[in-house]
Amino acid sequence: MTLLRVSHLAKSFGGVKAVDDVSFDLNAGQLLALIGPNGAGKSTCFNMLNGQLKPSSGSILFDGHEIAGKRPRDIWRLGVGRTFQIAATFNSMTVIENVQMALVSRDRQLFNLWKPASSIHADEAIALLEQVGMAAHAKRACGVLAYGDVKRVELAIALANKPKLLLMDEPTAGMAPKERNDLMALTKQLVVDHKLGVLFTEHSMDVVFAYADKLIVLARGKLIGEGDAETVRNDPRVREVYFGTGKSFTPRASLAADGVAP
Ligand SMILES: Nc1ncnc2c1ncn2[C@@H]1O[C@H](COP(=O)(O)OP(=O)(O)OP(=O)(O)O)[C@@H](O)[C@H]1O
Repeated sequence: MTLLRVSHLAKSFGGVKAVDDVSFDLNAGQLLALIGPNGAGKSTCFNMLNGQLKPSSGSILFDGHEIAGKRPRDIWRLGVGRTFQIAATFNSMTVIENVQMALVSRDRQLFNLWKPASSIHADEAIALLEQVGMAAHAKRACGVLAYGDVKRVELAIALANKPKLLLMDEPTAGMAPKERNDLMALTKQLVVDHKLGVLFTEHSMDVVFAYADKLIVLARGKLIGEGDAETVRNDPRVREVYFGTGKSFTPRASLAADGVAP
């Protein structure tokens, strides 16, 4: 089922066409990678999808709603969640409090006089933490967690709103290879379990080729390649764009063999 249909999307900054007539589809239950060299238009495209930027033209149809130009909060309410490059959790709060706060925000509750704050949505928060393998850490402060675990908590926070589509901006930035693979394996599991659509930007080709169901490739604002890892890897236009950028198109042998880099 098509969850997201982007048609002829464009954004110019003065004379610069940051995104130029880009069209693609994303299905429910699909992990779609948005890649391209520096300045290709990935962030601009991503920010139009989450409402931070207004497109110059084009359409973004999400789950039957036209969301191009809508405000971030309205897009979020329709079921588009996001995670950030830098994890957006509160260090001084515990893991479960961070998730409870997301649940309170979803329900637009400010406070409830008759309930102690610690019990609000506690069961639902634990259930979300179980999904991301963090229930055992519920009472720990986010500030003391390993970075990979913080990113898991961030995923639980994003899931609190029951998104149909999750936008992940360089989810594995700053992570060691093992953490990177664990996070992407978890993301893939969530995609399958919840029939979630995920669109992620990523610089690590290892991650992209190992986990994405489909890739779209931007260069100078234009979509120049689309398809599964094999198709994109062998696309002459894509190879040309990446030639000389130092990015490898062959996953490291150890990664390909067992999904875990040395
Ligand atoms: N706010 C802005 N004002 C002017 N130009 C911009 C703005 N944002 C992006 N651009 C330009 O648009 C083009 C695409 O930038 P964008 O950040 O979307 O690329 P990117 O693929 O995300 O790059 P990177 O991988 O380096 O983050 C670049 O030429 C950039 O300089």
